[in-house]
Parts: sequence; structure tokens; C-alpha cells
Amino acid sequence: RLFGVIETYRDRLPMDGIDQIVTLGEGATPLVPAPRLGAELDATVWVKVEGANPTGSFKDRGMTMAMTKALADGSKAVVCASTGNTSASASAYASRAGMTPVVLLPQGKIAAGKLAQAVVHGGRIIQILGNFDDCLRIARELAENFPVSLVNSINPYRIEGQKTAAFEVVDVLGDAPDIHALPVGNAGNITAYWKGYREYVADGPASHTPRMFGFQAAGAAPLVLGHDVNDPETVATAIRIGRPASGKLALAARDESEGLIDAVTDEQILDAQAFLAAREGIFVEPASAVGVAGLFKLKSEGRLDPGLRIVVTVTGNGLKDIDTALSRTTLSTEAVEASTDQVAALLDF
Ligand SMILES: Cc1ncc(COP(=O)(O)O)c(/C=C/C(=O)C(=O)O)c1O
Repeated sequence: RLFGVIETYRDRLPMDGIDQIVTLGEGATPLVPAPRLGAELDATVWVKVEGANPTGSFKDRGMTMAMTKALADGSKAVVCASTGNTSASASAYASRAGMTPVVLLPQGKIAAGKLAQAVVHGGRIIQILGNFDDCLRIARELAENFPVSLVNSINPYRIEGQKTAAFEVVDVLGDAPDIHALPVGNAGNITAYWKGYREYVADGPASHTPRMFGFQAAGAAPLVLGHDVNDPETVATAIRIGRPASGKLALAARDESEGLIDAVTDEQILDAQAFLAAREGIFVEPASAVGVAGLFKLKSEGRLDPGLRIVVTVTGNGLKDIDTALSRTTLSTEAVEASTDQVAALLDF
């Protein structure tokens, strides 16, 4: 395989006048067959593990494109608002390109792993007394008034890079699935997948597009409610977003694909995260499990036809947010003496 999504799919990306590529070898992530999840859903299921990207989330696909373009434009700094993964990715790719990353984060609502990434990559981190939507408003205004590139997913180069995930699914499966399920926060990713699938049908590799099934956290579900959510709340902090920047495009993807966008509770999200880890060996951060939680919900409500081919994207690595995972541990509190008998007794082998 080639190094990174731009080299791999260059002829399908807007690369006019660009020669220097900023990449960390993102893409070509595992598409893992999930037989136990499939048995639960009475479907054939694959999991697209985007936590395997260089900074641990799908954001790297879009960031290689946005940072390559920012460098070509001569930007000295890039700015983004983030719930964590965008800032982690922007900081890594900007520092790789010799640019200064400026990240605006909602105070106190960032998973530690993501904050650590922005810190070590030299991000200029500004915590905002507000939520992600406040951060995005400020980032937009900064980019409009100062010589910095905005690299949030309203930047079309982000969507272009992220659409390569749909190409990879078809390249591996041989065609598009019947359903593609994924989490929806700021709604760039569902928009990108839909664009990618449509392009692959337009010139051949895919015979059809999938139905796009997007899922939001019940406490942060503007696209399900049909209106903005002023104080979004969810354990899935990555999608704790009340004003999705690409909301209209996500609804178009839903309608054009005859898909749906639904909501799942925090409990359903954490149960899906636990299922993926304990039954399929795939550790994802809470927001990443939202697509799986949604499929379980549809199945329980009799809204998932049997026998379908389903791809579900899990968007971020579990190591980003270990506090939530550890909060559910059943670790026995007391330690045992360093003797094999004691341990064997505990395990009642
Ligand atoms: C793990 C994870 N899963 C899903 C989403 C939702 O994707 P979009 O619907 O394209 O926004 C995000 C988004 C994160 C940010 O928006 C940010 O990092 O600022 C994420 O980190």
C-alpha cells in the first residue's frame, strides 16, 4: 500500500498546484469482521476501526488534506475548535508541517488522552468557558479576521480527506454495504462518507450506495430533535455538540440515501463500548461506539431487517478516554499475595 490517503487516492482529491504533502501515513485502517456483533444483529457486520489512524481517530484523514492545503497557501498557523480529536490531529499534523496549531477547547470537557496529544505536539491550547459550539464560533471569527487557516470540518478539504474511508470500504469489500452506521456530532464524517460512496458509484467501483445510519447521543441530538441544543450533555464528550456545522449536509445524506439519524442514551453507548471490547476485542472511546449502540437499538425495536451487510465505523481509539472505561471496571479492589495458589484460588480454575 502507498503511504497515506493522498498518495493512495490522489486522482480523486483536489490537489491542483499542490506538491508538498503533509502526512503521517493515515488511512488503510482495519475493516474487521464482527461475527458476534453480527449474530446479535442477525446481519453480516464489519467494523471500520478508525482508532488505528496515526493520532487515534478518523480526523487524520481530513487533517492531511487540510494541512497540505494550508501549507500550500502559506499559512503560518492553523486554528480549530474541538471536543478533542480534531485538536489532537490538527496539533500533530500542523507541527509536522512546521505550522503553529491554535486549539480552542471547551473548559473541562476534554478526555485526557486528547489533551495530552495537543500538549505534546505544541498546540497553543485555549480553554473556553463554554461549549464546543462557542469554540467553533470564535474559531470561525479568528479565521475570518486573521491570517490563520480554519481546519474544522467546515473546511471542505477535511471532507475530501475523510471521504477516502468510503473508498477503502468498497476497495476491501468489493462493493458498498447495505447500511453504513456511524456516530454524528458536528456531522462532517457522515457527509464525507456519503460523498465518497456517491463518487465511487458514479465512476464504477461500487454498484450502489449504502443507506446512511447516523446516530447521536440523546443529550446532544439536534439532528434528531430538529432544532439546536443549547446545553448538550453526554458521556460521549466527543459528540457533545448542539449546533452541528454540517447539519444540513448530514440531513441530505440521510434523505438521499434513504437512511436515518436517531439518538441513543449514554447507557446504550457505554453498553455498546463494553460489548465491542469484551466480545470483539475492539476498544473504542464512548462516542465511537454510538453507531453500534444505534444498531442495537434498531434491532431491539424491530427496525433492522435481517440478513443485511452492515459496516459500522468506530471513530476513535479507546485509549483516548480511559477514565470512562475504568469507571466500569470490576477490578477486585484488594490485591492478593504474590503466590500462585492465592491467584489460582481466586480464579477457581
Ligand atoms: C471519536 C469521535 N467520534 C465521532 C465524532 C463525530 O464526527 P463528526 O460528526 O464528523 O463531528 C467525533 C468528532 C469530534 C470533533 O468534532 C472534534 O474533535 O472536535 C469524534 O471525535
